[in-house]
Amino acid sequence: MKKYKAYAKVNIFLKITGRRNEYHEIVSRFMRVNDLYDALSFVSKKNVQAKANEFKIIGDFDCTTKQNTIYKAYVALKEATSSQALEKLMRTYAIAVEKHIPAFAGLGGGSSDAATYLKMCNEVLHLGLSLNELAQIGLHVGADVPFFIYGYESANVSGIGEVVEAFDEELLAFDIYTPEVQISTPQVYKAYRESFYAPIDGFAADELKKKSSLDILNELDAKEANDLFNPALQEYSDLEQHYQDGYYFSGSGSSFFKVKEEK
Ligand SMILES: C[C@](O)(CO)[C@H](O)COP(=O)(O)OP(=O)(O)OC[C@H]1O[C@@H](n2ccc(N)nc2=O)[C@H](O)[C@@H]1O
Ligand SMILES: Nc1ncnc2c1ncn2[C@@H]1O[C@H](COP(=O)(O)OP(=O)(O)OP(=O)(O)O)[C@@H](O)[C@H]1O
Repeated sequence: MKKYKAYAKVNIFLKITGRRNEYHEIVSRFMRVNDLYDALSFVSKKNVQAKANEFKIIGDFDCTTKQNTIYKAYVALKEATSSQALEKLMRTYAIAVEKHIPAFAGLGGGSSDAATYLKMCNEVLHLGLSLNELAQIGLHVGADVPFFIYGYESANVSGIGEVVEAFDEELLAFDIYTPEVQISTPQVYKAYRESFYAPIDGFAADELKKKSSLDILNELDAKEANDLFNPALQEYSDLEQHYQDGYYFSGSGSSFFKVKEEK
């Protein structure tokens, strides 16, 4: 069976521009991590231990099936399309995931799996959904899902994650370090809102959106580049000891990254 790659991402910069209900509006440069991905495939239930009526995910997860973003993507797609073929597909096949992207890492692993699953279903069932439609469905699963639906190597992402604009630049290679600190994204956003709330204006956001990722990383330090770094340090005191000079913080953490040095 064909294997589909679900890539990780890093946030080169992430600035808050305002609030929207329980969410925060952001402006962020997302870049794909080309050498870090999960691999997803459909596997016939004849070859695995699974009940006919069970939604089966095979892989190394520390959450229940109902909590898995892949299952959430299935539910969202079923609601959006009422596709009988989708239900039939998941009665016949399990979804196998070779998991390489660490969880609680700020690398978008769960969101990328969900996006890839939506695209796989669209392809094998010939649902004919556009990327915009898939992104809208995916946004219900997670704010990072639309970026992975579009599949750009680099993009400016805004709104709460639903506005994705390709950014034309060279894809960078990264050294990534993921400390074993289990960070909760809602907790970090809450700490930002309560203790660090200082949204940037539209002019500053536009300036950042124009700059290449290399220029951003040369000009800003880790705290300037990511508004969630200070709140994450406040909430998770263990994080400080893992921070090394020259590294940047991805998303709500816990991963740090820097551009790979050429050998
Ligand atoms: C930190 C980032 O990963 C950066 O790429 C994203 O902004 C978060 O994306 P995500 O993990 O897919 O987030 P979701 O699962 O949609 O949201 C989890 C929780 O994070 C908070 N949240 C998330 C995204 C956002 N723009 N503002 C928020 O305040 C909300 O409390 C939300 O309930
Ligand atoms: N498909 C999935 N892959 C990994 N974790 C998942 C998945 N679905 C649900 N989870 C659960 O979601 C939580 C964090 O998952 P995820 O891998 O998306 O990390 P993250 O660091 O929150 O990503 P982000 O960059 O979006 O902040 C964990 O509790 C994990 O068990």
